[in-house]
Amino acid sequence: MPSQPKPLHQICLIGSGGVGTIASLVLTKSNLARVTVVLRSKFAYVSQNGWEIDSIDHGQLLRWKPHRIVASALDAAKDEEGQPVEYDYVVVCTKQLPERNPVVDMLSPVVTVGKTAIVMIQNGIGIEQDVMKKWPSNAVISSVSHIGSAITEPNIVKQVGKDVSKMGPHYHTGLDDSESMKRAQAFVEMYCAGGASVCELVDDIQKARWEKLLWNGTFNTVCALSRINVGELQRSGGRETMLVPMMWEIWRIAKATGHELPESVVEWMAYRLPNDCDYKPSMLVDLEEGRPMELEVILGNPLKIAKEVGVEVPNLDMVYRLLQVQQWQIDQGKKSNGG
Ligand SMILES: NC(=O)C1=CN([C@@H]2O[C@H](COP(=O)(O)OP(=O)(O)OC[C@H]3O[C@@H](n4cnc5c(N)ncnc54)[C@H](OP(=O)(O)O)[C@@H]3O)[C@@H](O)[C@H]2O)C=CC1
Ligand SMILES: CC(C)(CO)C(=O)C(=O)O
Repeated sequence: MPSQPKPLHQICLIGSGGVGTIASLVLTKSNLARVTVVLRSKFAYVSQNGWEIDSIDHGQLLRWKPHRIVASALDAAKDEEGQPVEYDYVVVCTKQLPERNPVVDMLSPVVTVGKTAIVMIQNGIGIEQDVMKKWPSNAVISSVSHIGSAITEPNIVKQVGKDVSKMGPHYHTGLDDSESMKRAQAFVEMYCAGGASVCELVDDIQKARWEKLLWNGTFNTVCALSRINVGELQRSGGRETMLVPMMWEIWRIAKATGHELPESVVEWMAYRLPNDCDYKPSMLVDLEEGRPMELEVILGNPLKIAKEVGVEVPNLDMVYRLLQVQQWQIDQGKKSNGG
């Protein structure tokens, strides 16, 4: 008797922006999953027209859609016949804004206790804590992405940087480590099968988070504060006076929490991009567009950890406070415009 094909993994993805739309494409292309995507502002347009994707990994796609598009997580919780759906994986790729758009609130309708593994493809430190507290018996998979991808209106996705990521289980006491690893491994296999450039399964994902923070905690924040791009910051001398000292502060917090990064990584992070690089980090773009910045998970949480482990971080602290003021200004502008 021919063997039955394995059932597809049921996946719900929330946060179909630059990162999430490419993730939904990869998971769909794996042929191992049935992918439901929750779209908020773009539901009507993309349901009708699909996405226009220009991707360094996947080429040009016109009118592309995942298996199913829905307008809310509540809609995703039921299938087309109105029957409840239990997802194997819920993938979250929204910006990490715990104080404004908590991940646990947006995921609640689509997480089945003890079954759904929660995959977080987002920047920052400490992002898994709330999810772990809310669903102590569910697997949490944490992903650090180095893709470069963005959406422009109304439905254009431009992926300019290859989809290179590390993923791994975020171990916690509510679930056997071997089960957490098994779920992470199955997800990584699916992600690789879908044509991602590189997706590496790692055991210590927090180390990868700290390593990436060397970039996000410095280039993102100082470019945003100074309102200049990466190349300008490098040519200005600010790399030596601000970025490198801040990188060492992050390096020391990571070390104090048991994640010792090679010392050479600081030099590499600080000097890997050319001096004419006109890239604007996402925090600068968010500031310019008057959107909330991912400040709490990029600097706020690392600063709390620094305090707990007794590491002095005067430069990070000052940059954080200045950015808090910038965020306040954005929020005031929104209030006075009635937003
Ligand atoms: N872009 C990149 O190249 C990289 C980004 N990252 C990180 O990945 C994460 C995602 O970034 P990115 O893709 O750029 O972000 P985007 O702003 O492009 O996309 C976020 C998406 O989330 C959607 N969203 C927010 N809240 C909800 C909700 N409650 N329900 C449904 N959809 C929601 C937004 O939809 P709406 O249109 O409705 O607002 C938006 O489409 C961030 O943590 C970022 O720092 C990491 C590496 C590279
Ligand atoms: C540098 C990049 C695009 C990741 O590769 C990023 O994380 C950011 O700009 O916030």
